[in-house]
Amino acid sequence: MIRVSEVSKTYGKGEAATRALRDVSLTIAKGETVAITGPSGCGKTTLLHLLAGLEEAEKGEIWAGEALITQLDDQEIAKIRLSRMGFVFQTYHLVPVLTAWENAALPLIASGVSTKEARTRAMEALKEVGLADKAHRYPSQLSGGQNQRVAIARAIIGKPSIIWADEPTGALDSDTADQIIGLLEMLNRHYGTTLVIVTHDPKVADRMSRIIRLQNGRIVHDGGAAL
Ligand SMILES: Nc1ncnc2c1ncn2[C@@H]1O[C@H](COP(=O)(O)OP(=O)(O)OP(=O)(O)O)[C@@H](O)[C@H]1O
Repeated sequence: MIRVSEVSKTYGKGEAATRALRDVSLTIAKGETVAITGPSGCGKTTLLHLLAGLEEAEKGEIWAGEALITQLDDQEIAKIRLSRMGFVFQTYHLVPVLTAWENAALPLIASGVSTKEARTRAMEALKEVGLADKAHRYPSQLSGGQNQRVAIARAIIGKPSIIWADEPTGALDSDTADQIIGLLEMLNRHYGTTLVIVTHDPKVADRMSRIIRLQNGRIVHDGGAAL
């Protein structure tokens, strides 16, 4: 469960200050599928980054399970991210000089797991996303949808309880986007993985069980149906 209480975030100071989030409060239960949506610049990515402990809140509290992440240091937050969270980004964020399985294995290597075990588990994760036969290819040898599958394999390799995805279909055509969302939905159904997806795409948002709409850094809608 993620709990957010009256969180605010301002970038810059004085005249140049941008209030990206204003007193945002919400709770995300285990196993929920949530879309964060709203116009450009409304604070979607900022909210995702704060929830995942990638950026510091200026004010308010964020709990990830029993951990009050707004009080933890970077190292403690990094541990929580590695053990409980997976990340998927619009532009994949794969390492170009590593193969698909090596990219998928990175979070385990970072957690100190042996290369042998990391490789076995990376192969399993690639199988799960339908890419077992491409394990030895480099990102430049894969399509956008295939690279996003590698990124999802990397996200699920630590068996996270939550996946944060920032515009995961933003660089994909609509059929491929459909398949990638289908894959994330499958992970939610099979493993109960919570999904939190930032998206501009109403078709993606409508597939989530809950839609949170932001405007000017505030929540203006939180419920089951799109506005
Ligand atoms: N590092 C930063 N420094 C200064 N301002 C920032 C920074 N990051 C975001 N902002 C500002 O904070 C506001 C919210 O940005 P954010 O990226 O969260 O919006 P968004 O809803 O994700 O936008 P988009 O849909 O265009 O990606 C915007 O006005 C943005 O310009």
